[in-house]
Amino acid sequence: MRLAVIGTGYVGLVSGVCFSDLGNDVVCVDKLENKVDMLLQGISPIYEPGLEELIHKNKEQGRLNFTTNLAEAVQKSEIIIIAVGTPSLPNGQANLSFIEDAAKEIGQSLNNFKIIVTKSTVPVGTNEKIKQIISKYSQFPFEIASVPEFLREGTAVQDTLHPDRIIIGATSDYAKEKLIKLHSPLSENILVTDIRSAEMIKYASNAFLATKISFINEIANICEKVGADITQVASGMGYDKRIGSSFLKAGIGYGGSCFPKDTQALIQIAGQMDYDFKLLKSVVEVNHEQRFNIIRKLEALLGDLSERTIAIWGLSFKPETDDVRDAPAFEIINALLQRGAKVRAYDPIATENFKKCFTREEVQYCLGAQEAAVQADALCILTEWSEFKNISPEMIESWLTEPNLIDGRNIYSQEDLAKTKLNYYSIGRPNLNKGVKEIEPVLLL
Ligand SMILES: NC(=O)c1ccc[n+]([C@@H]2O[C@H](COP(=O)([O-])OP(=O)(O)OC[C@H]3O[C@@H](n4cnc5c(N)ncnc54)[C@H](O)[C@@H]3O)[C@@H](O)[C@H]2O)c1
Ligand SMILES: O=c1ccn([C@@H]2O[C@H](COP(=O)(O)OP(=O)(O)O[C@H]3O[C@H](CO)[C@@H](O)[C@H](O)[C@H]3O)[C@@H](O)[C@H]2O)c(=O)[nH]1
Repeated sequence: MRLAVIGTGYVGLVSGVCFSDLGNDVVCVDKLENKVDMLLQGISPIYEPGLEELIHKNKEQGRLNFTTNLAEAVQKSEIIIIAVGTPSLPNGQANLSFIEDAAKEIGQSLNNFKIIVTKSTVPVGTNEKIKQIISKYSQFPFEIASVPEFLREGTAVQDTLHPDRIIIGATSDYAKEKLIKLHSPLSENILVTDIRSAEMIKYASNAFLATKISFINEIANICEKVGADITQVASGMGYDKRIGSSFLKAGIGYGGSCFPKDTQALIQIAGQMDYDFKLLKSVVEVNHEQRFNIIRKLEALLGDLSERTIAIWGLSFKPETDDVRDAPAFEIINALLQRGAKVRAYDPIATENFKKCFTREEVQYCLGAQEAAVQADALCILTEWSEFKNISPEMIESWLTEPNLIDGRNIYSQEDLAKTKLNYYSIGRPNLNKGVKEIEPVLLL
């Protein structure tokens, strides 16, 4: 099939590349010339394991192309996939301006019948809006469909090629058949729904996963108070098939380009219908508070943080990505600077993106994990990069001025710490300290 994908962010680029790998002719469109230029040279503008190799392979085989010319891409294709961003507005609602612009441009470009698929995460009813906009600018017939995307950053290629399920929200039999055919090499679990339900499945799925994370983080906070160990508790819960073991990792809360914005957007969608989504509001509040556990633990160990040197390992919101959108590191580092601490930060690949977005200049960015940790008064781990897991606690102890390790992602075990004198505070597990006073885990800043 001939596909045009509008937007070369994570979703547009990864799905475009994977569809071409399945034998389709794909042209990916972006309005940013520098992105398209990079892609034409075979360079991926995002760090995503396995992606650049697939770009090279499919470009060489002539099935994958990149352009800024949306009209030409649309006219040569049978299926148009919209994958532009839907970031948050200040009130939490989804900003649909990129979607509306893309729909207008598609409408102005149509030259014959097309299926227009929305992969972006959009509020219920948006596909109908897209239909109205396109109809305003075009006399040609077309069908709309909602095929939400569920990939995760860091495993995006694998997730796209082997998804748990495909949701196809469509009305006409023709669109359903065509989209089932396009997606059938990817999964046997293809669920065809109406368009509004497809739009809601995406928000409900993200909200549910965010709820699991906030739930386990609250259990972790209680574990700290009662002397239980969250890793054992989560493991024991996860064996129950009704609960499942995934998304029960306690830590400093979720970040990223999706959970924070999609939970806020769903709260707004409900609110517009006069429904107060109390549970999800609490999920968001718990998530926000959770990151400040790092500060509370540091203050319990060091007292006043002013003039103290704090090393930070990890700036991206999760490992295997250079994406820093809504990463907990922003607020944690900001809170440290507000307290007069000196911050030395290191991330294996996300430092440049973090620097571009973080407005305060006092942070010293380091080129290696050791450089950040040497002669610091404490080290805080904010992202569970495997590079950090491979550094032994003995090594960390030898680098620090004072032996304080705050592990916001529970990457070390009690046994790993046995041979050290490190004061080790993790999340939801017993502290290993030398008689330092107990701390309150759940307090607002
Ligand atoms: N990032 C993820 O992991 C992920 C996963 C599932 C779903 N989603 C959803 O998919 C959508 C896209 O997310 P993303 O992270 O890939 O987006 P992104 O913001 O990283 O990228 C969007 C791209 O679209 C381009 N663009 C915008 N308007 C355009 C237009 N009219 N013509 C051509 N290009 C245009 C932008 O220049 C940008 O490069 C969002 O709705 C998001 O919620 C994202
Ligand atoms: O047990 C867990 C699992 C995740 N996280 C955190 O949750 C955030 C999101 O992680 P993850 O879901 O792995 O990454 P994303 O790439 O943001 O993917 C989510 O958001 C995407 C965009 O909508 C969806 O497509 C995916 O299905 C959904 O998992 C990260 O900060 C993680 O550190 C935890 O704290 N504990």
